[in-house]
Amino acid sequence: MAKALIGVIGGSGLYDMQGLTGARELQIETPFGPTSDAIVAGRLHGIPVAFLARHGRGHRLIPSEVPYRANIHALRQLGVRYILSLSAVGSLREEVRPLDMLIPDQFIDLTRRRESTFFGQGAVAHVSMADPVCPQVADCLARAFHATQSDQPIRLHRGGTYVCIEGPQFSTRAESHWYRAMGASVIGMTNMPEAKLAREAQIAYATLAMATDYDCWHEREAAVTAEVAIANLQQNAARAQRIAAEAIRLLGEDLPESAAHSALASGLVTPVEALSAEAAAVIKPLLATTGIAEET
Ligand SMILES: CSC[C@H]1O[C@H](OP(=O)(O)O)[C@H](O)[C@@H]1O
Ligand SMILES: Nc1ncnc2[nH]cnc12
Repeated sequence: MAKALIGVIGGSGLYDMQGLTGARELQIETPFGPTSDAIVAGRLHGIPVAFLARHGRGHRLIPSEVPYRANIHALRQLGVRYILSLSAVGSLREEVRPLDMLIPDQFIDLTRRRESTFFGQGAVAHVSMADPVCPQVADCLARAFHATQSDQPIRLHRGGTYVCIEGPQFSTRAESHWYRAMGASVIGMTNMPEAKLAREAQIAYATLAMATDYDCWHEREAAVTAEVAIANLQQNAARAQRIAAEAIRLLGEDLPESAAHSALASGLVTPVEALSAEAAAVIKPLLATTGIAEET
């Protein structure tokens, strides 16, 4: 029996998951060392859920230090098939106002110093990243957004491109204009390689991005500061918790099949029998093929 079906990765300002029953902290060993923090596993609406604070509780890890491989491997070891990623972002579009939410459907990876694959060392796979976001999980997030109430008129934008920079510094104005010219809608520092690794782990992934600022391209708005980003995020934190909880309920009800769940069926090039013992220890947990319904 899986210990968790849905993983929630909480970003800046989101360091716990409210409403988890029977919650316990798990330290999962991975070939990549420890996760960002203990994983908190429990049930929400009766569905087994694993929560992980991306930057650790107390926000101790800069985006480049987040152990993305350990985090995704540990969630997969627990049986996770869907990940809800909650993230603060800067807006690169006038119409995406601070406090609005957006569910990206594309990513541009501009990170430079992060391990971004489980493969290598005798194991070769090339998974498709053409559609990096699971549409079914994104739909559950959108339905959950509309099912939850807010005191303030927060708008949801469906689709858009999240450009991921290395950070931890915010962008220069020239860079911010360049990302806009690329067609990106929002900017953040964490969703890559997280989304790539989730795909390699055959986990369906989608992000609820919460706009906290206009980065630094906007002529009439002050350039982003961490203080402003966190303050704006905190205004949205309670709503984000409610949206995540409702999305979990919907995912648990629907258990949607996702293309991500069979990413390695076409992506794995090296035959499993040819994997070294070391590579097999990394890869075999990602290949587990038990049906989702059986796992819950
Ligand atoms: C404190 S604002 C910058 C910080 O917030 C975002 O992180 P996350 O996606 O974990 O919410 C952004 O990527 C930066 O890491
Ligand atoms: N402007 C910005 N750039 C990068 N990451 C962010 N997270 C929140 N706002 C951001």
